[in-house]
Amino acid sequence: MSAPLVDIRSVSHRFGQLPVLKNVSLAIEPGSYTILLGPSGSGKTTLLSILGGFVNPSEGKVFIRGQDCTAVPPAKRPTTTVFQDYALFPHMSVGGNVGFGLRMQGVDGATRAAKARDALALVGLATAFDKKPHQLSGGQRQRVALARALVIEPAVLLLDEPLGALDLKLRRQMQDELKAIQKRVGTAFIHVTHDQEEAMALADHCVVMNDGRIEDEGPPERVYARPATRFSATFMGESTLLAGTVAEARNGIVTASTAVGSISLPGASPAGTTLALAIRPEHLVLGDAKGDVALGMAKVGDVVFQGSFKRVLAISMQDPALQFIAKAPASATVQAGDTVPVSCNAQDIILLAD
Ligand SMILES: Nc1ncnc2c1ncn2[C@@H]1O[C@H](COP(=O)(O)OP(=O)(O)OP(=O)(O)O)[C@@H](O)[C@H]1O
Repeated sequence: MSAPLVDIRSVSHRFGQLPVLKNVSLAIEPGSYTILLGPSGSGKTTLLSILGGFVNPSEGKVFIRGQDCTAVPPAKRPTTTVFQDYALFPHMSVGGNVGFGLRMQGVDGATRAAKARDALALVGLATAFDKKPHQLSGGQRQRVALARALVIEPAVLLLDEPLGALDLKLRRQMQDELKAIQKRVGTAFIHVTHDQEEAMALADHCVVMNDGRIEDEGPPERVYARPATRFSATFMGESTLLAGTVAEARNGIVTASTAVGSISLPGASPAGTTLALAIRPEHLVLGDAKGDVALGMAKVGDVVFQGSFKRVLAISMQDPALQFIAKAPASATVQAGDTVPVSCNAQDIILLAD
C-alpha cells in the first residue's frame, strides 16, 4: 500500500492540565473524504487545528506527504482551513476574496483573476466574481469560502463545521454539493461535524471520536452496520442496548443470558464474559410478525410520526431499564399504551465487548 497522505502518529494534547487528545493515530488517504464525528468536547476541532498548524500537539507527530509537519506554521504547510463563519472580507469583491491567498503568495493580477474565476466556476458561482459577500446567500458565501481555500491547491482541505451556520434544508443541499466538488477536485477533505447524518452522507472514511480518543473508524456503512464500540453504536445512529453474560460458547455460537431471556448468536466470547448487544431500530419487530429471537413484551411509550416512518419507544415489561427504540412503517397502527411482543433476527444483533 502507498504511504498515507496524512499520518497522525500517537498525538496527545493537553490544554493546561486538561487532556483533550489521548494518543490519537490516524492515516488519511489521498483523494479521500474523511469526517471527524463526535460530540461537543470530544477533541475534533483540536485535532483539526493540529493538522492545520494552529495548535502544536503536546506529544506525537503529524506527517503530510511523508514530511514531518508537526512544528511547521499554518502558512507553510500544504493545508488550508475553511472555518464555520467563512471569514470573508466584507469590503472585497468575491473575486478579490478568492484570489487573496494567491496575492499573499505574490501571484500576478491576471493569473490571480483567472484562477479565481476557475475556482468560482468549480463551486458553481462563475457569475459572482464582481459581487460583494453581502449580496450572496449563506450557502453561496460558504461556496466562496470553499473556492478561496481550493484556489491555492492545498494537498489537504480542512473544514471545521463548514455547514453549521446553514439551516437544515440548505445544509442537506450543500452536503451534496460538497461531496460533488470534492470528487471533482480530488483533494483530500477532512471535515469536522457532530451531525451523524452529515457523516453518513459525506464520508468515505468516518472517524468516531469520544473523549479525546478514536472509538471507531472506517467506511460509514461498516461503522453503522458493525460499530466497534458501544459509543459508536449509539452515536452513529441509534441502537437498543441489551446487557448480557455469556452462559455458554460452543462451535462459534454464544448463548447469552439477558433480562429478556437467553439469546444465541454467532460469537466466540468465553462463558462469564459480559457483553452488550446492540440492535438497530429498523431491525426490531414490534407485534406479531416475529423475528427468530424473542425479546419479550414491551409497553409502548412514545410514537413519533417522522414522515416516511414512525419512531417508537417501548419499555420492556421484564426490565424497566430496557428501552426499545424501533422504526415502524408510517402505516403502522401502534399507539402509546399498547403492549406488544418485540423480536428481531439473530443475524441483525451486533455483539459489542462490554
Ligand atoms: N484553546 C483552548 N484552551 C483551553 N481549552 C480548550 C481550548 N480549546 C479547546 N479546549 C477544550 O478542549 C476540549 C476539546 O475541545 P474541541 O473544541 O477540540 O472539541 P470538539 O469535539 O471540537 O467540540 P465542539 O464540537 O464543541 O467544537 C474541550 O473541553 C474544550 O473546552
